[in-house]
Amino acid sequence: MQLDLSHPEFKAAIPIMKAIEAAGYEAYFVGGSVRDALLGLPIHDVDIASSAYPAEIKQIFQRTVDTGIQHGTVMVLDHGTGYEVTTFRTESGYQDFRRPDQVTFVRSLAEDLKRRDFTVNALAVRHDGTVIDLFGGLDDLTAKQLKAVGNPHERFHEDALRMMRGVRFESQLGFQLESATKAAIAENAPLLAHVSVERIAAEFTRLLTGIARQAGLTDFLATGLYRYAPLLDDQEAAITKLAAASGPQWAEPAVGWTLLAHLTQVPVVALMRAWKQANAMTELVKRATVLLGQLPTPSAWALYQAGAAALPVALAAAQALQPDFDAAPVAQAYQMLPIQAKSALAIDGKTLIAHGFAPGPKLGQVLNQLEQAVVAGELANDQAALLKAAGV
Ligand SMILES: Nc1ccn([C@@H]2O[C@H](COP(=O)(O)OP(=O)(O)OP(=O)(O)O)[C@@H](O)[C@H]2O)c(=O)n1
Repeated sequence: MQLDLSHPEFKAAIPIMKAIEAAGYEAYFVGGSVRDALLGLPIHDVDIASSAYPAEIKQIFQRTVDTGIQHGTVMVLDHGTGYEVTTFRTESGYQDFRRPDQVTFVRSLAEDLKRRDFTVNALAVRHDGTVIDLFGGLDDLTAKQLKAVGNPHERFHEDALRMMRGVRFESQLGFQLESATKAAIAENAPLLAHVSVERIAAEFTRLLTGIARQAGLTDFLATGLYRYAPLLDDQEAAITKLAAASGPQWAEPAVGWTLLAHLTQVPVVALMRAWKQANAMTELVKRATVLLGQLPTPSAWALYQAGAAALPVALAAAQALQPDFDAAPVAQAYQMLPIQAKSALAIDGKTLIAHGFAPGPKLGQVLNQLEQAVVAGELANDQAALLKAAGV
């Protein structure tokens, strides 16, 4: 089997691989870019694996950076581009289910590939495009199957995050977990408790935004992984509903978080803190969740509070729950709001003070009332009318 390496990312790295081979070592493209290229998907960074030790890579190339030398990764700089070259390695120990106690560099490609997570991620490609498939990864790509390399229990004990990667790839690629691999996830799900929330959240976010999130979420439930995810341990019913939400795919993670908050009824701030999400994301989800709760006939204030950023998030969430949901009237109601932001209010604190309003906490309250009255259409957004309503 040959892989067409005409993709610019691969093409640019071929001279690096040839230089490594000319020095007497082996070099292969490995990992996600090989998998995605074979599937005809867009690829991002290419990873190179080599039999050369880091010190040997540094002898071959003039310009290198020690980006992860303790794990065997050296970045080779070539015409302003960096290429990560990682020495073939095996790992042992894994007493904490997430990090190897010891990384050992090896000269054998097979030794390196056999410690990778899934067969479709354990393919290697030479610079002439020859695919090396030691574990049936090509057949599994065709069968759209995620099968652990070798003994699945061992793979998940090495790094418990791989179980989340499994359900993430189901969603991202539209693949299915092979039955023994899935059974091993169900058995080892409690190991997820050893993995940091940040790493779990990164996988879960990708699961939520995938083309086949229904399949990913169904197995997130079926394997019991959800029991070890922040604040979701008793949310089987809500996740079942989320898995059944059949609307189109969304690219924006906030849509998934909004649906999760809506269905679980967990307060947004608590949910997002537990998942260690950034404040900006929490704020967006908070606004979208309030609006979603009021659809299809939201108050003008909820629409206004949602703003241009949270409005499409809430609408996409509503469409996921109800594919025939008609977003147009809601979008139109937003466009018809008298103002869409506080900056558009025809009055501000300075103006009120200039007209004799005393500075202090009352000023803020009055401004807020004026803003609400304008949004509700009860007061014209006109400075004279607003000054009058404020009593100055
Ligand atoms: N827990 C992990 C993480 C990674 N890998 C191996 O390292 C490669 C690169 O990992 P990474 O870049 O994290 O993911 P990709 O598989 O490349 O997928 P994506 O780019 O979509 O995240 C994987 O293909 C796999 O061979 C692994 O065995 N176990």
